[in-house]
Amino acid sequence: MDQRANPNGRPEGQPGRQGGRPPLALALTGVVRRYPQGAGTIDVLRGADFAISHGQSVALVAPSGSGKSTLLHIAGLLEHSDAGEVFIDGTPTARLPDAERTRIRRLSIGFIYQFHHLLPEFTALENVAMPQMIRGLSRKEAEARSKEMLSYLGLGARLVHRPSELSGGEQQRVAIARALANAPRLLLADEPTGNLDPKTSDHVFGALTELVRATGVAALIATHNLELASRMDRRVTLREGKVVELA
Ligand SMILES: Nc1ncnc2c1ncn2[C@@H]1O[C@H](COP(=O)(O)OP(=O)(O)OP(=O)(O)O)[C@@H](O)[C@H]1O
Repeated sequence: MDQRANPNGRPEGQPGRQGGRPPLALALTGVVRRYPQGAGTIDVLRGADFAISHGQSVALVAPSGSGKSTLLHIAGLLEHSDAGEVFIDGTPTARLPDAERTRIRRLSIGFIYQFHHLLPEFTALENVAMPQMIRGLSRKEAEARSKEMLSYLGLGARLVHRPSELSGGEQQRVAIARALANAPRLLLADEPTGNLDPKTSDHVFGALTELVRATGVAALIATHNLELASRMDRRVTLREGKVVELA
């Protein structure tokens, strides 16, 4: 069964749903985002339509300043759009109260940033366990799962190291484990290997794609690296504020 949504058009029927099939992991319809610029405004997103099915990985490859981070922040419910709708797992989110948007974000979405954003005073294990404990798991359960995930990523011998005691690539692998620790339905990554040297970047991206495949999480990953992008199921770019499918 081809689970791919019509990538450039709006999903048919109720947006975010595909007929009788399960809801899309992410669907954006007619998203507009406007920022103040000088005396006027700039429309970074101008009616962007975009969807990702469950289990699908998509690379976002677009020039600097074209709106990649803006798109990721809106898809991740970190920012509001000025118009349009964002469906997470079929649920329209634009008009939900902030507390409900936060709940959906915590339950369903994992983030990886260019700079890992780990908490410096906590160990690798604690950084990965914490979001799970916030979600209600006991420390014991959370640490057992975190240990498993970190070991899978080759960090079994680095569990009690703090971020400052880890290499850049190791820190980013901890960030990957943290983003996936709560088994999100959707993974959003903003240049996840952007600050790493080519060899480390290749290694970390390999670990990330392997985990994306193993967990079946839907993923949208912004990257400048075309070779890395070629490993994803689909590639999209931003053109004049709209999402356009690449070959
Ligand atoms: N909070 C803001 N206020 C005003 N302008 C903003 C704001 N956030 C982003 N912009 C502008 O929107 C445009 C898109 O920014 P965005 O960060 O989404 O681009 P990007 O494609 O992620 O770029 P890069 O690859 O350099 O990180 C830029 O022109 C930026 O200056």
